[in-house]
Amino acid sequence: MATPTVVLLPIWGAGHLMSMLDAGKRLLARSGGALSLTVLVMQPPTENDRSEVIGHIRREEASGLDIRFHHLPAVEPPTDCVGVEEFVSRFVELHADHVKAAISALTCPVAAVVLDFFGTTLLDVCRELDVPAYVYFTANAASYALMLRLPALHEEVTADFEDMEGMVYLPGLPPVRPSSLPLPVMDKKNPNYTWFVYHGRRFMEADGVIINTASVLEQSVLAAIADGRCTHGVPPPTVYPVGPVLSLSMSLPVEQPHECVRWLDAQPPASVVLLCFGSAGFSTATQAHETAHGLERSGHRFLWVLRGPPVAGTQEPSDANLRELLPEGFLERTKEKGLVWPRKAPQKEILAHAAVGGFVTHGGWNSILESLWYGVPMVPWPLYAEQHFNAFTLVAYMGPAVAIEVDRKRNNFVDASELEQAVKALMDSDSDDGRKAREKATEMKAACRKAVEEGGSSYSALGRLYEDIRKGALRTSQ
Ligand SMILES: COc1cc(-c2[o+]c3cc(O)cc([O-])c3cc2O[C@@H]2O[C@H](CO)[C@H](O)[C@H](O)[C@H]2O)cc(OC)c1O
Ligand SMILES: O=c1ccn([C@@H]2O[C@H](COP(=O)(O)OP(=O)(O)O)[C@@H](O)[C@H]2O)c(=O)[nH]1
Repeated sequence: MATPTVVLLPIWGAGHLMSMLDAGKRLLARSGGALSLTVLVMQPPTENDRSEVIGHIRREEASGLDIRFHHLPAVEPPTDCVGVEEFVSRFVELHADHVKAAISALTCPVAAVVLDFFGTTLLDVCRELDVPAYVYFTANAASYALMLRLPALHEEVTADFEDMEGMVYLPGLPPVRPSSLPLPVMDKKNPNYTWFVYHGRRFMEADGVIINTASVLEQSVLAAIADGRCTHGVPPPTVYPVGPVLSLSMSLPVEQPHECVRWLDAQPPASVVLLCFGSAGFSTATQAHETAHGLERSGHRFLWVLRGPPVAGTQEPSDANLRELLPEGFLERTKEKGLVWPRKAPQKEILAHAAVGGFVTHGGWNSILESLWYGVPMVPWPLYAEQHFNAFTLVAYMGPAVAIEVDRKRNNFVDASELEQAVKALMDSDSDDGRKAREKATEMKAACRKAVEEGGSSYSALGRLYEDIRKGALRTSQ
């Protein structure tokens, strides 16, 4: 009999596609050749995303692993969406017939389908084909718990969360200020919110949910989910915390080190604060001026990845024009202490460098996991998506971070003195907050590495996932 295959259906963003693919590769390795991978590739909606995805696929195809990429026919992207969650969810839904045809045409048995968490509409296709369906959740368990809880919370909180009095209570977490909730949860009338509630409800129909976290990072949240405390006592699908899943293969040593790395080579250990804001973060000139003054006044060394506003019609930040964005004379005054990098930077390589002692991050979940993997304490400066909620979990729950005041009502503005204080708190050797964050980050580094080693919690969760997929495959083949 042909090797049973696990069908992956990722969305295109690197944090989604590469994360799911890396988790899939771990499953493949764990199966010892008993499974293969089939990746159904949706043609991404923008040219930029298309070329990024093609680049990833070429690299993977060259790896020689048992992974087949099947390109789905292109669909016409919806044009009347108000935001990302609605767009991505509807775009994925439009692929239902193509996904059904592609899975039906496979000549090998299908052991399971793994859907991105924006793709729960396709659970119907899996049911129709009678194949086990798993969801891959690229964000953290706290965000998953919130989404599971959201359908009930929607009924309980009659006001908009933004206007509600008091705190939001989520099992397993400290009380949450409504202003720390993810962007799509802020406006109940927005279709993005409706899609979040929809996915939260539909997660319950999955055969299992794979989360890119480690149990030690979010112990009480994972316990609350498993006990049904987020779902009114109804047992939710089994959760498999298999992380940190990090695409470290993309950051293997190269012949010629990157300019940022060469600059770091000349800096003392743990002396540099990195500032980097994910795939979509950028600064206006007003914000860049505040950031520059804050960094200069902090007195600390810095590596600042500064991107400019996206070119019209795209979502990709532009390469920064430093003379336009920065205060006059800033680069000259700080040339002994700082590097401003105007393009995408090799974040993982930078975090791995011994000279980096702290990270001001937009708080995307992949960036947080990368920082923990290298034991770097953080200051979360959230910008979009679920990052305000990540910032809350990082500071109030997990602990390897120092807080900063971000004005969410002013486009997440941070003024110079606030940044100066936060950088000092993170980097000063005599700062109590910094010491605590550093200790926690060091502890979590060890815990993350242990989790994925043989016998660790994530290694075992992957083993359970493999066993459950194998059993499900046997059931459907009978
Ligand atoms: C989790 O809640 C939200 C996620 C997103 C979101 O949307 C998105 C759409 C794309 O077309 C490509 C993407 O790469 C992408 C990424 C994304 O969120 C990020 O996902 C990461 C995991 O892969 C990680 O969790 C980061 O923290 C996220 O920022 C958007 C959104 O609202 C705008 C969400 O509420
Ligand atoms: O200049 C940059 C900005 C981002 N990244 C990488 O892009 C990913 C960002 O994912 P995350 O979930 O943190 O945030 P998102 O971009 O999805 O908001 C991480 O792997 C980062 O290492 C990078 O390598 N260089």
